[in-house]
Amino acid sequence: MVVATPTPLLRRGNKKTSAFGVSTIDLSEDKSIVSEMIVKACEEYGFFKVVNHGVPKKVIARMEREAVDFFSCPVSQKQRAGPATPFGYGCKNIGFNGDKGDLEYILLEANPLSLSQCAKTISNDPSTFSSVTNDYVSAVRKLSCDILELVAEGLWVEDKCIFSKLISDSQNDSCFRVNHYPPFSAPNNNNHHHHHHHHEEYNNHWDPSELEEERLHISPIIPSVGSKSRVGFGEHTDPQILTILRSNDVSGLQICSHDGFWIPVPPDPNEFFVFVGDSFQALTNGRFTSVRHRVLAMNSWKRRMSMMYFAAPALDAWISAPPQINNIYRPFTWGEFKQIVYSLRLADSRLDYFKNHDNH
Ligand SMILES: C=C1C[C@]23C[C@@]1(O)CC[C@H]2[C@@]12CC[C@H](O)[C@@](C)(C(=O)O1)[C@H]2[C@@H]3C(=O)O
Ligand SMILES: O=C(O)CCC(=O)C(=O)O
Ligand SMILES: [Fe+2]
Repeated sequence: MVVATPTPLLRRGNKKTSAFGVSTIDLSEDKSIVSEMIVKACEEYGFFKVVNHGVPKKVIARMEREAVDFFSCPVSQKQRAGPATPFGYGCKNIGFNGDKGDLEYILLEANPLSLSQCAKTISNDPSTFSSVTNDYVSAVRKLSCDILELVAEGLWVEDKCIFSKLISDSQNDSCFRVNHYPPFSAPNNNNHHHHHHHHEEYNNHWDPSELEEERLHISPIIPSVGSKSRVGFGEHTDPQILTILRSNDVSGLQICSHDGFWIPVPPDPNEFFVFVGDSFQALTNGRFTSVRHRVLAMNSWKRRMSMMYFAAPALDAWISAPPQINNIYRPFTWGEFKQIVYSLRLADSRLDYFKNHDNH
């Protein structure tokens, strides 16, 4: 068997896919098969799930514990790590251009020196926080490199490390983010108390009575459709090369298909989801497309917590596809791209600014 997946299955040629066609790729399978499947997934959705990823459960569990501990702190304490400029603790504001979402987060530079500095404002036990975060970041960086080397193999590129060396460079500009979304019950006339309770006070502390509600499943559950869901994290593509996401078992993530349909991604706390970023789209001359995605605050009485590793090259690294007859994008450095990214809104298509106009 090529892959194993807990989601509903449809047979599609050589691979199994979820009911919506998003593939699950088993990294322990034969290299030549896996590399081909990854390339296909990068072309079709720019998104896939990986199992047998090699990241120890303990590394994930420790990171989750550190994050839960941080978000359970009183607001005043969390604010010591903020505001996010762009790194640090942020609440509702995303970036510098007016984007807002129903979440709080920490955004960190994924290198040991910066992590040990930031840890001082985040944790009462900074050395534990930074060692746990370093372990997590190292494990997902290794996973990113494995995936990028498989991609190179699947594309029949001679240099198998052509992509992975960009993000394993000591000067790499990768970052790490933990998002925390409050519980959400769609408003109706009967749950004003809960509405208020969840919306205004989630940020103060982990209210023990709320935890009890969670445990007993007694929060009112109202079907959430259309306008009765809120935007947790607005639609966007990730600017980096690759993103590795892990979340708890609370849903909300959706990806956009090429024909514009939003596809809900069932959460899976034991596995990782991989996103193609804008830079990978440029590196492959548009053969891969960065996947648009968003998080809706669904009708859940539980908090969603997600952690993302954004794999980026050094600021002075060139993002350019091998010269062809018609290169879609002009060569640019990651630093140059990042500058445009931060001057634009979350939903904007930044790659458009780097299109070549001299081809037809
Ligand atoms: C509104 C913004 C936040 C963001 C920088 C930007 O100007 C546009 C891209 C945003 C994004 C999305 C993916 C990642 O979460 C992120 C860290 C990134 O590299 O690009 C965020 C930026 C951010 O939150 O700082
Ligand atoms: O929180 C999530 O599940 C995804 C968030 C996201 O896409 C991002 O932070 O770039
Ligand atoms: Fe994202």
